[in-house]
Amino acid sequence: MAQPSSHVTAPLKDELDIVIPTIRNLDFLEQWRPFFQPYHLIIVQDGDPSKNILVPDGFDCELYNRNDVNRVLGPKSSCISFKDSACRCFGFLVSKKKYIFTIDDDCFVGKDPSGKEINALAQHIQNLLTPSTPFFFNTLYDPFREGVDFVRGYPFSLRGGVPTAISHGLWLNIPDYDAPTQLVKPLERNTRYVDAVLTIPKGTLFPMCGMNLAFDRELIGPAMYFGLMGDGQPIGRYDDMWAGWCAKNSTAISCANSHLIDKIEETETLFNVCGFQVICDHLSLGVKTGLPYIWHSKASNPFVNLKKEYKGIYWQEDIIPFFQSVVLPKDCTTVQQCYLELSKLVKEKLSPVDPYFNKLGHAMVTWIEAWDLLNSPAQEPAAPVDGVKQN
Ligand SMILES: O=c1ccn([C@@H]2O[C@H](COP(=O)(O)OP(=O)(O)O[C@H]3OC[C@H](O)[C@H](O)[C@H]3O)[C@@H](O)[C@H]2O)c(=O)[nH]1
Ligand SMILES: [Mn+2]
Repeated sequence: MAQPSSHVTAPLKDELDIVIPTIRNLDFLEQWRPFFQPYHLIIVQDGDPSKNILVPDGFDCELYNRNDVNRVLGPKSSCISFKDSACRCFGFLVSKKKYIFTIDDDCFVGKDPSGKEINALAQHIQNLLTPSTPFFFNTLYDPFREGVDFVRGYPFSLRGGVPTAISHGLWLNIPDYDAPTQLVKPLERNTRYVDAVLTIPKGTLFPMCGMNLAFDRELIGPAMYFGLMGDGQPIGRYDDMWAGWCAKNSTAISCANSHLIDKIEETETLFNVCGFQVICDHLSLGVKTGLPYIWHSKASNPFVNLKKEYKGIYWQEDIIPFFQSVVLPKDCTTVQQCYLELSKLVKEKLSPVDPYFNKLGHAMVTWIEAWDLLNSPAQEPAAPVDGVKQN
């Protein structure tokens, strides 16, 4: 039985938005109520805007449907996917908070091996508020966790770590497998709870899943674009992957932290830390994966998924070497600058793979334009008109 909300703390209550992409009623929120009720929800309704999405009473939320997306962004709405969970990034765009937690509507509260309900949001917040260690691997995992520390031999000059930009949670029950794996292992369920949080090392890419994900919007938000997927596009289910490859390569420290850039460069020289000199390592921040777990309740149709994924499965044999080869100019000192540079390289280097990447490169620019438009100080906060605002 979930703890009564009076017993659940709500860290960062006014600094975090919960973004949910959906095509269905949000009954799943009932189970999350003790953990989510104190927070503001941004619901991105995909598909038919005339469909009425029911949200349980008592949640502070705003709901945007496609009519709202088109109204808020005008022609720039072309960069927001339709009929794909990639639409969730519209919620990242309109949020005014420092942190984002995004979750799918078929993800429920998981239980740890002791049977205790997992407050996934609190764990993500803990992950984001403690440093990452991308430059040197701590073999006892997260050194900033209660009851853990850096092990012998860990350089003291690196023990401050770097700020964490992304917290990537995992899933019990239905794992996030690609369609071929789903097809050959239809009954496989993830029952293994690994009690660990790891920093993904500098220079290493990872397959980011969007169903249980949190990030620091001020540090990395402009890079969390979920691409062009779904209706009218040759690919789907690579939304979060694309964002993860770009974001891991786009975690940049804003000018305000430029002193840290010097330290990192000094550290790199000192330890000859060389990774793929892409945006991430250009001005690294940390990315963590592991706890928290959610309970992923249902597998989507593997045949439908195969149709969405198949081009991505062979394209990525070119995409990954591309990201691993990217080098960025030293004068890229903000995520936006890094991302725009990356968009140029996507058009140049990946459009020979398929013309889609030329379109995607342009959409990346449109996304940054939309980001800067909606996040400029003068801009009034967006508000749903066609969707529903509930208190
Ligand atoms: O057209 C659509 C379809 C779904 N959604 C919403 O997106 C969330 C994920 O949908 P679902 O759980 O049915 O798909 P999965 O295969 O489990 O999702 C994984 O793969 C796709 C994405 O990368 C996702 O992040 C992964 O978890 C859910 O909230 C649906 O309501 C939509 O908005 N539009
Ligand atoms: Mn799902």
